[in-house]
Amino acid sequence: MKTMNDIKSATEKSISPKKVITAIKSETAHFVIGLLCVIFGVYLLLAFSSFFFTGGNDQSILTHPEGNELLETGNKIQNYAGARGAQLAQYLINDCFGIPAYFIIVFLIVAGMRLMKAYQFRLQRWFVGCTVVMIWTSITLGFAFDGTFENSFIYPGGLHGYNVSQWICSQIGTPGLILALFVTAVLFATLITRETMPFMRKVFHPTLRKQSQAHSEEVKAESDNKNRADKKTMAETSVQTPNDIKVEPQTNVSPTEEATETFPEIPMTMQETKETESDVQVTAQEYSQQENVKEESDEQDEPLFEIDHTPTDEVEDVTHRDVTQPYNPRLDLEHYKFPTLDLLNTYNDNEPTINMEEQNANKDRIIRVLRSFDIEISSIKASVGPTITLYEITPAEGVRISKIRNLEDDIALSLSALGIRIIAPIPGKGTIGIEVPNANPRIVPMSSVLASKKFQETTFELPIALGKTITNEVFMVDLAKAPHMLVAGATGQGKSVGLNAIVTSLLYKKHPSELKFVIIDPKKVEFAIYAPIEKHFLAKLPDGEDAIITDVTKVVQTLNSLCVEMDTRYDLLKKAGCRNIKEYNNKFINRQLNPEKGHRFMPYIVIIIDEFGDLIMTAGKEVELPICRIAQLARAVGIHAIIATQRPTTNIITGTIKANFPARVAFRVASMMDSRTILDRPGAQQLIGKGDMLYLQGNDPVRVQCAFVDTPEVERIANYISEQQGYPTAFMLPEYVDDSADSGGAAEVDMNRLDPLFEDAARLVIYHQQGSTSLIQRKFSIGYNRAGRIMDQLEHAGIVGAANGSKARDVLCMDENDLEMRMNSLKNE
Ligand SMILES: Nc1ncnc2c1ncn2[C@@H]1O[C@H](COP(=O)(O)OP(=O)(O)OP(=O)(O)O)[C@@H](O)[C@H]1O
Repeated sequence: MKTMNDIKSATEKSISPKKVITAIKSETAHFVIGLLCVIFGVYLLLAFSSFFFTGGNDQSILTHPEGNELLETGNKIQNYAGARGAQLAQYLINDCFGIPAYFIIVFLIVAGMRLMKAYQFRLQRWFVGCTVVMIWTSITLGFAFDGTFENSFIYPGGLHGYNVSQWICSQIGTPGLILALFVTAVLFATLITRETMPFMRKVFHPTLRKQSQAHSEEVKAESDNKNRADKKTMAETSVQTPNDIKVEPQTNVSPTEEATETFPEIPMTMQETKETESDVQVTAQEYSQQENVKEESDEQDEPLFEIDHTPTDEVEDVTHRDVTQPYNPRLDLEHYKFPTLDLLNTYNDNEPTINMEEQNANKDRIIRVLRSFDIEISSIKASVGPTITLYEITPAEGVRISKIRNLEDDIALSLSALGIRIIAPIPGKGTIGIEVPNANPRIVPMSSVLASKKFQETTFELPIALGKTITNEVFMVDLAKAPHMLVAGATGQGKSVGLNAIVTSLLYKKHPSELKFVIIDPKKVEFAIYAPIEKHFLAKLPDGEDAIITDVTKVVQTLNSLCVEMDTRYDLLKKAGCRNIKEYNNKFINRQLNPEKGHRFMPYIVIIIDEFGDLIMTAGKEVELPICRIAQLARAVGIHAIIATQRPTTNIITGTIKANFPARVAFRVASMMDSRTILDRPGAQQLIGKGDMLYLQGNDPVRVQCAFVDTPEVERIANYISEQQGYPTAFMLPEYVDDSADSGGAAEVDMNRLDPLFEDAARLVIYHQQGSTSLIQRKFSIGYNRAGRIMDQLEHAGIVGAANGSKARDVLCMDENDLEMRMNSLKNE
C-alpha cells in the first residue's frame, strides 16, 4: 500500500539520481542541524519553564556552589533540566533578557524547522523580528518592574532590561523613555505589517473605525453568500473569484464624504483585498472538507495539508508566503547578483578619433564623382561612426533625387571602395547618404554599450544592446516587441558574436526568475560556454541530459514541448483574463491569481537556434512547423525566437518564416540575392564584415556596428553566474508526447498499460476530491498530454466521472479503501 510519501516522491521524479545524491548530502546536514536546534529549543523551554518554580531554590546553589557541587550527582538543583538547564535559565533570563528570553527558543525552533525544510520560514526576518521584540520587551519589563527587582528571584526584564531602562531614564527621563518605547513599537509594527498605518489612522479617527467595522462585516457577509453559492464550482473558477471579490468592496463601500476626503482610499482597498483573499482560502479549505464530510474524519485534513505544502526542492512554495505582501519572483534567489561590468574587456581607443585627412580625401572624391555625373551639391556633412562614415549630401537646387537614385550603382562603382552604400534619399530628409568605411575601424566593446546610460536606464522588457549606429548612438531593441528575430550572414562575418551580444545584454538585465533560454546549437561548440548557467537561465526537457540541445530529434521534441508550454500559458492567460504575459505577471505579483489553481509566475523564454539552415535541411517541416507556430502565437505569452543561419536561401528562409520574423539582422552576405532574401532589399552584400550589420524592423534598415564580446568574456560572465546559488535544476519544459504515435482519446484507453503514475494520481484526486487534469500536471510536473491520458485512465477505472466542460470532473471514489478495491479488481481483470 503506497502512502502519501510516495506521492511526494513522485513529484520529485524529474530530478536525476546523481543530482539527488549531491542534494541529499547537504540536505542531510541541514536536517540534522535543524533537528538539533529544535531539540535544544525544547530543552531550553523545559529549563525556562521550570525556572519559574524552582529558580528560587536553585539560585542560591548556582550563585554559591560548594566546591564542584554542580558537577556532582547529588546536587540539590531542582530544575527539571538539571544543573546545566538551571544555569542556562538563570543566565538567559536573569542575567540577560528576562522573560523575553523565550524569543530565543522561538527562533531556535523556527530555524530548526526551516533547516529541516518542515516549514519555509524566512530566517532573516524571524531573526530580526525576534531580536527586536526581545530587546524591546526586555527594556519595557525592566522599566515596569524595576521596583520588584530587589525582592524577587526572577527579573522580568533581566539585567539587560533593568540597566538599559535605568540608563535611558537617566538620559531622557521617564516620560522620554515611555515615548521612546511607544515610537519604536509603532515603527517596528509599521515595518512588519501594512495594517499598522490604517490601524493608527483608525485610532486617531474613531468615526472611520465604525465605518470600517460595518464595512468588513458587509464584505464578509457578501463573500460568505457568494462562496456558499459558488462552492461547487469553485475549483475551476479561481481567477474570477479574486477578481469578483476585489471589485465588490468598491461597489459596496459607501463611505461618508468626510471619510473619503480625509483618508486616501488606497490603504482601505489594500486591507479589503487582504480580507477577501483570506476568505477565499478558508472557503477553499471548507470546500474540500465538505466534500469529505461523509467520512467525518478530521485526519483527512492532514494528508491534504501534507501534499500541498511539501516543497519539492529548495525553492520556496509561493502558497506559504505572506499573502499580504506582493509576490516577489526574485525571492527564491534573492541574493543573486547581476554580472558586473568589470567582467567585460575594455579597450582604450573607445572614443572616436576623426582622421581629418581621410575625411577630406573622401569628401573630394565624392564631389568629383558626383560632378562627373552632372550632379552639383550645395552641402556635405560627415557623421563618423565606429567603422563607417556617413556623408550626407544636399543636392544643389534643381537636381532631382530620382536622378541620383538612378545613378546609384554607377556612383557606387566609381567610388569603388568596399562597403559603400548609397541611401537616396535618406528617409524623412531630402538628402542623400553615402556610407564609406573608415580606414581604421574601431571595435565597439560590449562594455561600452552595456555601461551606457541608455542601456542602464532602459525600461524595455527584454533589452538587447546590439551595438552602435553610424552616429555613435547605442542601438537597442526590445525583443519583447520585436518579437522574433532572424539573424543571417555569411560565415565569419560576426553572427556568433552578434548572438553572444544578444544573450549578454539579457543576462545583464534579467534575473534568473524572469528569463529562460532554450539554446539549440547543432554545431555543438558555439554555445557550450553557456552550459554553466543551466540552473539559472536555461530551460530543458524533463529527460534532457544537456540543457544545450545539439541533437536534431531532441530539437523537434523541444520545439513541440515549447508549443505545449505556449498552449498552457495561453490557457492560464485566458483563465486570468489577461491579454499578455506582462499583465498576467503583474496580476500574479499582486496576488490576484491563485497558485493553487495552476497559476504561476511566467519567466520569458528566449529560444536561440543557431545554424537554422542545417536544421531545416535535416528535419525540414518537423522543425519549421513548430517554429512557425511559436512565431505566430507566442509573443503574447512571452516566448521569443531568434534564429540564425549562414545560408540565407529561400528554401531555408521561407515565406512563412519571413512573415513571422519581422526583426531581421543581416551581417555581410555573398550576393545581392542573399540580401534580398533576408531584408527584401539589397545592401547586406555591401557591408564590410566584422560585425557591420543592417537591422531591419519595419521600413528602413539601420546600419549598426555590432558590439564585440569575446568568448573569454562570455565565459567569465557564465562563471560569475554559475558560482551563485541557482535553482535545483534547469527550468523544466513540459513533457511532449507525440500524439500521432499514441492511441489517444478516452474511447481507446489501454487499461493494460496503465501510466506508472496512475495510482499516485488516483490518490491525489481522491485527497483533493477534485478531478482536475491541471492538478495532476502540476503535482507530478508532467506534460498536459500525459496528465490528460492519466485522467482518461482514471475515468475508465471509474475513479472520476466524465469530462465536465471546463469544470473539474466529479470524483467517484470516496477514500483509499474504495480505491484499493478498485485497484485490486483492475489487477484481476
Ligand atoms: N562586432 C564585431 N566587432 C569586431 N570584430 C568582430 C565583430 N564580430 C565579429 N568580429 C570578428 O569576426 C570574427 C568572426 O566572427 P564570428 O565568429 O561571429 O563569425 P560567424 O559569422 O559567426 O562565423 P560562423 O558562421 O563561421 O560561426 C571574430 O572572430 C572577430 O574577429
